[in-house]
This record gives sequence, structure tokens and C-alpha cells, in this order.
Amino acid sequence: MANKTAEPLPIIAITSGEPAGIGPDIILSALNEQVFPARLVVLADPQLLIDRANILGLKPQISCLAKPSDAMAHQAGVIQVVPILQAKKTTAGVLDLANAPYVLKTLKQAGEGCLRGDFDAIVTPPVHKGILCETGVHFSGHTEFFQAQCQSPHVVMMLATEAMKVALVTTHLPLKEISAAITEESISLVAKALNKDLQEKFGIAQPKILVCGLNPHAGEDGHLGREEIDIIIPTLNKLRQQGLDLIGPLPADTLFTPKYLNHADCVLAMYHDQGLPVLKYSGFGNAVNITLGLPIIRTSVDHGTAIDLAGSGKANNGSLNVAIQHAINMANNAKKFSK
Ligand SMILES: NC(=O)C1=CN([C@@H]2O[C@H](COP(=O)(O)OP(=O)(O)OC[C@H]3O[C@@H](n4cnc5c(N)ncnc54)[C@H](O)[C@@H]3O)[C@@H](O)[C@H]2O)C=CC1
Ligand SMILES: NCC(=O)COP(=O)(O)O
Repeated sequence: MANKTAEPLPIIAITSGEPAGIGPDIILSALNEQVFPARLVVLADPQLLIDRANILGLKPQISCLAKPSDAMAHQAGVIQVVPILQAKKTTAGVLDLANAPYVLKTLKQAGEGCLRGDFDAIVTPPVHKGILCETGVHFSGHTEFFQAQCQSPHVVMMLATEAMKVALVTTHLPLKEISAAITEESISLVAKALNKDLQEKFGIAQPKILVCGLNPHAGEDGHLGREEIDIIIPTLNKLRQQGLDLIGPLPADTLFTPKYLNHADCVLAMYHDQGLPVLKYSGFGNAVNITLGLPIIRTSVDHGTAIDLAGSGKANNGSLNVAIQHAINMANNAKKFSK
């Protein structure tokens, strides 16, 4: 019998996130606690990790890599770093505009590395969007950052727990801009990308997708808003003719009940705060944020920078564990599909 050569473990880039937030804390605790079946490469300032480990009373072995392919299989307590230096030493819990370019650099290098094939996936601990915007760049989220970097025409933000998946038609938009962004084009592009990735990345042969209306009671026959009648219903009908299994538009307040959720694979919400509060209520701390529609794999945590907890030892690394494990699974699946 021929010898089978073992597949090399995927190389996963982990950015540091906002240095004054809990990104460094959860990286240190996650990589200390558990062994991940991957080569993990943290893109960060090594001194940031050493300083935060000292505050937390952790003693990781930090080893700097010349290049990502030098990374070895992850071992608990060993952190392999591709160094990117901060402009200034960070104080845990204190945002500093001087280090915003550092944060952007970690994301840029992670994305470029993934596009080049140096990394199989990226996992992003949280950044502080406000401080990044103060540099003068418009940064609304990693989702849009990687979309621009990869020149992807459309991407989908999807958060998932064991029990529920919620994807969004619009991502980080002020509320007053949402109605105008709900168009036949935006709904169609997102629904098709979601359907395709549920099939290809999650192995769901015919995804059943529950679609929220935009207005209270899904518009109450036009008495509480017309987007359902004018845009959403006709668009869903066209998509059904193309083979998508869509239920709705349903009033969001009734859609998020077991009667509907138990018989569907995913919810498509019209905007960020229509879908994500429900998801977070059901599984905050154990959910993963996945960007669909990119040519690269990117996962993230379900929470923000929690500046109040940086360096306190109280930050929960559950969501980072799930995000890393999802990135590994997706990278392994992608390798199988590419053969
Ligand atoms: N993926 C990303 O980069 C994300 C970044 N953010 C950014 O985070 C910043 C702060 O956002 P907030 O709305 O305050 O949300 P947040 O998630 O940072 O904090 C909300 C509450 O949850 C707690 N919390 C958050 N993560 C926790 C963890 N791992 N363990 C224990 N407790 C935790 C915090 O202490 C706080 O009480 C904003 O600038 C926002 O843009 C928010 C969500 C995702
Ligand atoms: N609430 C989730 C969220 O805002 C994540 O944004 P992104 O940075 O992953 O685009």
C-alpha cells in the first residue's frame, strides 16, 4: 500500500487587534490554554504581548519568525510572531491614536499574506473602529477593509453559533442610510453569495434561508413602510425562480422564534442591529463572525475591544477559540476542494 503523506497544517494569521483592548489578552490566554491543529502566526508587536503577559501573570514563550512558513505546529504556551512594531508602548485600557497605523498595518500584512498564499486564513481580534477613523481613513469594519483589499464586488457578514446563523444585507451603515441600501441588487448579491457559501463552505445542499422584512410587521401591507412591497418581495420571488429556498419577508420580531428558526439554516437580516442582538443574546462569547464572498478565509470574534477589561484577566477567550477553530476547518476544507 502506498504511503500517504500527511497534509501540512494550515498557517493561520492572527492579528493583534486594538493593542489597548483585550485582543492581546485573549490571544495570550487562548494560545496558552489549548492546542490548535494549525501553525498559528500572530502579527503583532512582540513587546505588546510580553507586556500584557506580565500584567496577566502568564509566561508564554514568544518566538519571532522571519517568515510565516517557518511556523511550527502550535503548542500550548508558545506564541509565534511575525513582528510588526507599534509606534508607542501601549498602556492597557488607554487608546492611543499614535498606534492606529500599527493596527492598520497588521490587517494589511495579514490580507496581503493571505492573498499571496503565505497564510491559509486570517483571524481578527477586535479593533476600535473610532480610533482608526481618527487617522483620517474611513474604517467601518474588517469586513469592508478586506473587501476593498481583495477587490471583492460583494461580501456578506455572517455571525454563527452552534444554534443559529445570521447574515446581513447591509453591514456598518448609519440607520438613516439603510432604507436606500436595500435594493434588488444588494439583496440579490448577498442572498446568492450566502446561498453559495452555505452550500460550499458549510455543506448544506439546499440552504433554507429566513429573510427579515425591513419595517415593523414587515411593513403591515404597506401601512408601515413600502420597502417590502416595492423591493424585497419582488426580489425574493426572482431569487426563488433561480432556485434559492427563501422564506419571507417575515416580521423580524416573529422570525426569531423557534417555530421558524428550527426549520431553517440561516437568517438573512436587513441590517446590523436587526440580526446581531438576537445572535449575541443566544450565544455571546461563543459565536464566530465569518466574512463570506472574499477570495480569502477570514473569521473573527463576536465581541468588541472591551477596553474596560484590557489587562484585567477577565476577558473571555471563548469566541476567539471558536474563530480560530472555524478558520482551521475552513482552511482544511478549502484545501480538499482545491484538489
Ligand atoms: N470585530 C471587531 O473588530 C469588532 C470591533 N468592535 C469595536 O469594539 C469597540 C467597543 O464596542 P462595544 O460596543 O463597547 O462592545 P464590546 O464587545 O467591546 O463590549 C461590550 C461589553 O461586553 C464586554 N465584553 C466584550 N468582550 C468580552 C469578552 N471577550 N469577555 C468578557 N466580556 C467582554 C465588555 O466588557 C462590555 O461590557 C467599538 O469601537 C467597536 O467598533 C465591536 C464589535 C466587533
Ligand atoms: N458587530 C460585528 C461587527 O461589527 C464586526 O465587524 P468587522 O470588523 O468584522 O467588520
